[in-house]
This record gives sequence, C-alpha cells and structure tokens, in this order.
Amino acid sequence: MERTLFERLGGREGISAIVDTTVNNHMENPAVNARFLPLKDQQERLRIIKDHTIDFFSMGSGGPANYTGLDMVAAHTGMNISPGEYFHVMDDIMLALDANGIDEDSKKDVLSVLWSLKGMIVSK
Ligand code: HEM
Repeated sequence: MERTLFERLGGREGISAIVDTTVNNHMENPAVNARFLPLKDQQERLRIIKDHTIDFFSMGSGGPANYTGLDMVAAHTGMNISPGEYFHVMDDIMLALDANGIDEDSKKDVLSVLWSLKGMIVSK
C-alpha cells in the first residue's frame, strides 16, 4: 500500500524536526525574521506555536493529530502578510525539507498543500 505523506515525512518525529529547521530558517531569513525574532524571548509561547504547527502538518498529511490552534485565517489575520513574505516562508519550508532528507515527490506534495492555503494567509 502507498505510504501517506505523514509517513514519508517521518511521522510526528520527522515533522517535529522539519518544524524546528523551518523556524530556524525563518529566524535567519531577513525577509521574514522580524515576524519571528520576538518569539525567541517567549520560549513557552514558541513551544506552543511549534506544537500547533506539528499538529497542523500531521493532520494535513494524513497522520493522527488533534489540531487545537487557530485556523489559518485567524492565525494570520491582522499581520498584513505580503505575497513576497508568503513565498519566503514557502522557500524556508522547502529548504527545511531538503535539510531533513525528504524526497522530491513528497516535497511536491507539501508544496501543493501550502499553495492551497495561500489565500487564507496573504492579505488582500
Ligand atoms: C502556508 C504557509 C503557512 C502555514 C501553513 C502557517 C501555519 C501556521 C500555524 C499552524 C501557526 C500556529 C497557529 C496557532 O498556534 O494557533 C502559525 C503561526 C504564525 N505564523 Fe504562520 N503559516 C504560514 C505562513 C506564514 C507567513 C507567510 C508568515 C509571515 C511572514 C507567518 C507568520 C506566523 C506567525 C508570526 C505566527 C505566530 C503567531 C503568534 O504569535 O501567535 N505564517 N502559522
């Protein structure tokens, strides 16, 4: 039987590593790091946001998860996120998938999920 995207990403443990790498990439990416650097001084809040993101990706890739965070519109509303920032975040995620040894087909699958969320995240 074909493996789910969740399994191909390494399950919860793999997704957790990908989220860690992604957040590190955001912290170092001058195009978006102003959004994320303040969370360095709020480690408890950062842990909750990371856990929500792990649940979100687990759920969205066919794995078991109970996502209790905000929906994508509510989580990003009021941030005035530009299309450019959205693409930088996509890049950071793709680089995190590379760094964690994810295969090309699975990367494309992640890309299509992320693309489907664009309208909920970018300000109109
Ligand atoms: C498809 C792309 C994206 C996905 C899947 C995504 C997903 C998420 C998730 C699941 C959360 C946690 C929500 C919660 O804890 O309730 C979150 C929070 C956050 N996102 Fe995104 N996001 C995306 C794009 C972006 C972009 C482009 C930016 C800005 C450049 C951004 C900035 C943030 C920030 C700053 C938070 C923390 C909010 C807080 O402090 O509570 N996100 N995102």
